[in-house]
Amino acid sequence: MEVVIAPGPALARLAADAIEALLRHRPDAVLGLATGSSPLAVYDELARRHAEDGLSFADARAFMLDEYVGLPAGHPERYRNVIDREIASRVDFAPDAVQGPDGLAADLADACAQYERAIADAGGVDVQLLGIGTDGHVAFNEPGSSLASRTRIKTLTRQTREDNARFFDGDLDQVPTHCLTQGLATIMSARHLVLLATGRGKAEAVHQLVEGPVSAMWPATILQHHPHVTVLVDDAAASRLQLADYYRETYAAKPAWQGL
Ligand SMILES: N[C@@H]1[C@@H](O)[C@H](O)[C@@H](COP(=O)(O)O)O[C@@H]1O
Repeated sequence: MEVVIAPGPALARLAADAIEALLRHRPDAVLGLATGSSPLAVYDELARRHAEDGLSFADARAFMLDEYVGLPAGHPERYRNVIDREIASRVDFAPDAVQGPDGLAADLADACAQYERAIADAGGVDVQLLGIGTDGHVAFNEPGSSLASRTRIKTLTRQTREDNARFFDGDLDQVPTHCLTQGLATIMSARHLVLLATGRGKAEAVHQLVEGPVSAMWPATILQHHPHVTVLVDDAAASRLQLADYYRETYAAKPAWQGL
């Protein structure tokens, strides 16, 4: 696990660099897209590179991490619409190249199984962007999630619903109670995981993710078992890391050719 501590704008550029390097090398790569506020600056940077530097997504495909259950098709906070608004509509993905779990399916369990098959049929995800919840969730794998889980229905914790109420006029009652989410094993199947976290509110979750014992109580800790994880954090999110100086020195001494 590589930990990079840098200011927010630099973190977004590094994540965009990883995606750009992949797409320049292999234009038909499979991307993993995350929602939440953490990846927004990455999407802005990718949209800029598309507009100004000719970075193309025309042959790429992408899979979303998760989706609320039951939000109407036109709801602005439905993750499908968030991803369309923040990235898909701003670059040149082919129609239907971006897929997400169907939170409006009549048979939700079947929709989850179909989603797993779609990811596998695409050959798996090459680079997966991730955020982290204050309680250590990734995608919507809340504390207690099976570390071997696949895409399934989950109940959101009150903490997550409170955290996300800011997207629903601050009204907890408007935040859905259920979601479909890639499981932890699904996420672990991606070949490179790039997790972004900023702000003091994420400091404990980041400490657990990087330095805590692997436990379903902090679901993100499963990433310690992945061979290629990049954790991009600002000073505030890094403020509880015991080995922060070591991570800083390691990154400062890293040869440019090594990449992320
Ligand atoms: N399902 C998403 C997660 O994928 C995201 O990581 C988390 C943190 O969001 P933010 O980046 O806004 O802090 O929020 C939601 O719960």
